[in-house]
Amino acid sequence: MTFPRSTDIAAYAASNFTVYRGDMIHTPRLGTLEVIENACVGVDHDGTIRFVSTGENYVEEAQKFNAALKVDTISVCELGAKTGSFFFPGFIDTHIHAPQYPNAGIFGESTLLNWLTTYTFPMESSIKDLKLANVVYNKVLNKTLANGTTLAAYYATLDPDATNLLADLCLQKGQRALIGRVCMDSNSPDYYVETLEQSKKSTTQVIAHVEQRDPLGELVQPILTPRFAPSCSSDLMHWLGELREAKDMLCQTHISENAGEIQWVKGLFPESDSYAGVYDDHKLLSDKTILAHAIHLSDAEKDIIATRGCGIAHCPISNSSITSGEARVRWLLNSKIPVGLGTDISGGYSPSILSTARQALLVSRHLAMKSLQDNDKLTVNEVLYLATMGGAKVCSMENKVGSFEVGKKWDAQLVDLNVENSPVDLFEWQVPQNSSVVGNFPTATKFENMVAKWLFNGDDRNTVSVWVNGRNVVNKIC
Ligand SMILES: Nc1nc2[nH]cnc2c(=O)[nH]1
Ligand SMILES: [Zn+2]
Repeated sequence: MTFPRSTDIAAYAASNFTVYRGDMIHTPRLGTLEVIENACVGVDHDGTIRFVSTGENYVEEAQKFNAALKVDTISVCELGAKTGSFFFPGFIDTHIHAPQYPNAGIFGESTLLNWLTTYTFPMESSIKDLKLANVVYNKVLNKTLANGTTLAAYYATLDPDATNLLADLCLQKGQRALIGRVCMDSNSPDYYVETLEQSKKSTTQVIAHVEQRDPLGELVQPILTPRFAPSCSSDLMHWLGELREAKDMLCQTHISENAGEIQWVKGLFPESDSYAGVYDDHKLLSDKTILAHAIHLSDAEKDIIATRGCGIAHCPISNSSITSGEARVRWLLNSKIPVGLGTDISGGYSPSILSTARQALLVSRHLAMKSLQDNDKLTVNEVLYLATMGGAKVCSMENKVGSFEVGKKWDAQLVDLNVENSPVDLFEWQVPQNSSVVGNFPTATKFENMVAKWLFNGDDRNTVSVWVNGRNVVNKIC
């Protein structure tokens, strides 16, 4: 197996057409695990999927798309007879704080508000040192890519230069990303706060930098990032709301994570009806807004969020770690609110969306044990949907990534459960690709079982190769 491997986008674009051959597994709809056995997926020079077929005649298929393509310019990435291997869409992390990565696992007994002042603000403020920013951001990008994260919605820090560096590193390493410079001009420590004027200036500076580096937003895009209502003045949120509306920009913030936080917001913004109302009153809610946590929402808040079309970043590891609560994912989904998964490093300790999906499933079962509603339980297929297509919707990229469909980008991971030192033991009768083995499960069930084993026991060792926009960005095979 050989993969085109290059370190810059321009060089990759010079290569021709690639056909990926093997079993493709994805979750195009909530609850549906679709398996395309022995598929051929044709990906053109700019990373766009041009065909998904099950036939042998991939040369003809490729030439339908471009008659001038010569057979010897088509590279083929073939899994062949390899068992326990399959292509899966890249994971989408809808909420991650890149500068908090050194603190992953360090939260002690804290809950949100004292966690922020004890661990988080000191760590984030130290990232204005660009040397440190470079070390930390390199590590977090390498780690998330190695775990199969092909798109991440990042919170950076207040510092515009360090935030620009994060954007540059994403471009260099090839991770698709939303880059958020954190805005906070109120109720923050003296060593980590900005004035309204500084906030406007730095926000403008980062947007200009990101748009200059990637004018079409092919890989990186800026995202407005008021940290959360308590750390933003009404003037700042009004300015951001106007900018969001004028430029139709993406926006991300936190909502309704912790009881103390909710009380604080009530006291700070008595003229608004609710926490969601504060954001709505400042024009921050739209179908391009990502709200993290959304644990303790009222019915009325949920309805505003649904009406505005916002997406929710569900962060089960963080919510368990800093004991924030259990988000009612089924309740949100029932109102047609898009839901994706977030690691929320370092409220959450794990950079892996596979682990986050596993914990989303377990948290939903805890909820079901309390509510006595079996329907609150999320299935394996559902949490994998949240990890891919759900996340794509939350990031407003459902037409670009999240599943294997013609016209979307090849953002994918190659999973191998039989890799050396695999944390997953796939027994002979469990291999879906073996036709003549003992055990009487139908093939479709075998694929589902194999994917369940990956969800519960797999880790980054099983993600052996990763592509973003058709470019091979991680390759652990050779
Ligand atoms: N989990 C989490 N919640 C927040 N609320 C405000 N800032 C943060 C943060 O950095 N992490
Ligand atoms: Zn967060």
